[in-house]
Amino acid sequence: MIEARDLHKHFGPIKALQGVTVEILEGLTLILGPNGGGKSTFMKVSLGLYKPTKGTVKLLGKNPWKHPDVRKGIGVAFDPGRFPKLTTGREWLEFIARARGADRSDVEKAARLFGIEDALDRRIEGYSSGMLKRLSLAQAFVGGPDVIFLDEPLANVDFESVAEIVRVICKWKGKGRSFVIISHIWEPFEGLADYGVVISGGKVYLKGEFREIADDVAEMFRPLGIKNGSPG
Ligand SMILES: Nc1ncnc2c1ncn2[C@@H]1O[C@H](COP(=O)(O)OP(=O)(O)OP(=O)(O)O)[C@@H](O)[C@H]1O
Repeated sequence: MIEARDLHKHFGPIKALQGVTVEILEGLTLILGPNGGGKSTFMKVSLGLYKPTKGTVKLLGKNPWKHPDVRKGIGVAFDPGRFPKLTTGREWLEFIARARGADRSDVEKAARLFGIEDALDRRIEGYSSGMLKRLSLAQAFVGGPDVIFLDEPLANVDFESVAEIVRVICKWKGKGRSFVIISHIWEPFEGLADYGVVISGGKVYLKGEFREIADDVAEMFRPLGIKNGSPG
């Protein structure tokens, strides 16, 4: 789905990506790593939102910068989600659905997936932060894209919502959809992830089948020297 070769992205003096080479296959890939490591930049370059400073990336076999049409089959939720606040949830989701060549009726379906169907006709400025997260997720799923990118889908949601969101992802994965998920909260995805990529300091630090790298990932997120609840 994504083939990145020696990908670099600089923002002035900031080297957000410094030679990322990775192939992301169909299935569910978790992208992990520390704050500021380059995960979101990798996602945005892969989508063709940013032009790489150096190197190449192919999304579904095409350069996404030169062939933006490739994005039609792709859903995206950014973090934090940004929306025109005076529009209603319905207007926003219809706008996304039309851009994706989907039907207006898909808007209700996507809203129901994340429990915001009753808020669709309200202005986004009145949404709580939890509802904004649900709206951004509905935006990624509207029209049933084949590949769904989610940046921090579990950030700022309550405990019950975590289970609810993971259930929706699990169901859609079961229907053959592929996911690229950036998440600090990776444990709920442990049983679902096929592959993992750790990006740190703008480089790929670790990659592979998730079950093979799961122990290393757990180790990375454990505070230094602490094991089984006590200092090692
Ligand atoms: N548009 C931009 N302009 C300038 N600097 C940017 C831009 N986007 C990202 N950066 C910088 O690039 C580096 C990588 O950021 P990025 O958001 O990709 O990291 P991340 O791994 O997704 O981190 P986080 O988990 O905090 O979102 C950071 O130093 C960030 O401040």
